[in-house]
Amino acid sequence: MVFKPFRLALIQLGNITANKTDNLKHARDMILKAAANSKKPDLIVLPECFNSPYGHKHFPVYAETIAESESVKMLSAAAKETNTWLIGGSIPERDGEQLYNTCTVYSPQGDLVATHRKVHLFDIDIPGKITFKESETLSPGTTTNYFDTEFARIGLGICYDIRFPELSMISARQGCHVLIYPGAFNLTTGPLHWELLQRSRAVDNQVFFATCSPARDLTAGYHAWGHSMVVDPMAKVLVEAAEAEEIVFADIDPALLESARAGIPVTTQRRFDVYPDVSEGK
Ligand SMILES: NC(=O)CCC(=O)C(=O)O
Repeated sequence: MVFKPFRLALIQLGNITANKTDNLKHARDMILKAAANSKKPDLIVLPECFNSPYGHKHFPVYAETIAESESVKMLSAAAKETNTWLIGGSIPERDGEQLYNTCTVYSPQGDLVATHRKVHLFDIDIPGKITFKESETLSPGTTTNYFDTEFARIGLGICYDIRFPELSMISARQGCHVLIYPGAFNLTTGPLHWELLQRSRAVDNQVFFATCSPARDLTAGYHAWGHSMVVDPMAKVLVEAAEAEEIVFADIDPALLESARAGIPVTTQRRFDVYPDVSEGK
């Protein structure tokens, strides 16, 4: 499987309002801005729920079917116009009676090449801090997903999916070199777990791990942590955004994955005679 050096751009998008048209226009402007940067990224990433306010009551209002989605049309056109791979964060998706939190991925030709429906819904209740229940309106995805580019195999997840090591492990065993999760942690769990989980998933699997968050907006109903990040296979943070809107770039160097795996060969030392391989049959 091909793994060549490439450059990643994470758009920590701000100004996500109640107006979808404005959100799409702003996201498009930022994609064009990232692509026009002298760093010339090969792959651009948007955050979780980039076209709508984040909250279970908003999902039914903003949900779109993929076939008719104005968000999908915009993302496809932007990928084609910039001739760049694009991970379109996530959008509330409608499929019949069901709603999903769905990530869509586009080739530089503008083709929709992959989707990932958030498998683990964000249902938490930390008294006095945060209660959130995606399952009040969303259904969970039922598949693991990755896509191939000319430079790497890339595994997908969305935010809360990161807390379930099995998903990352399966992607890594399927040969993914880089795992990319659009996400929107919050001000309670973000400081404790956002970086920890990314570095854990990276070092567990000796892969690159990247997340892309919305910018923090304290006037919004949900306060995102920000801190979009790229971590290398030794769990070193290569780049980290602050809280405001920002585009950060990272060079993904396959030599770092190779040296991590050569020096600490856990990928060949697993004991499937003692415990099961979670990727079996996937
Ligand atoms: N959007 C999400 O899934 C948020 C996940 C989160 O904040 C967490 O602590 O987990």
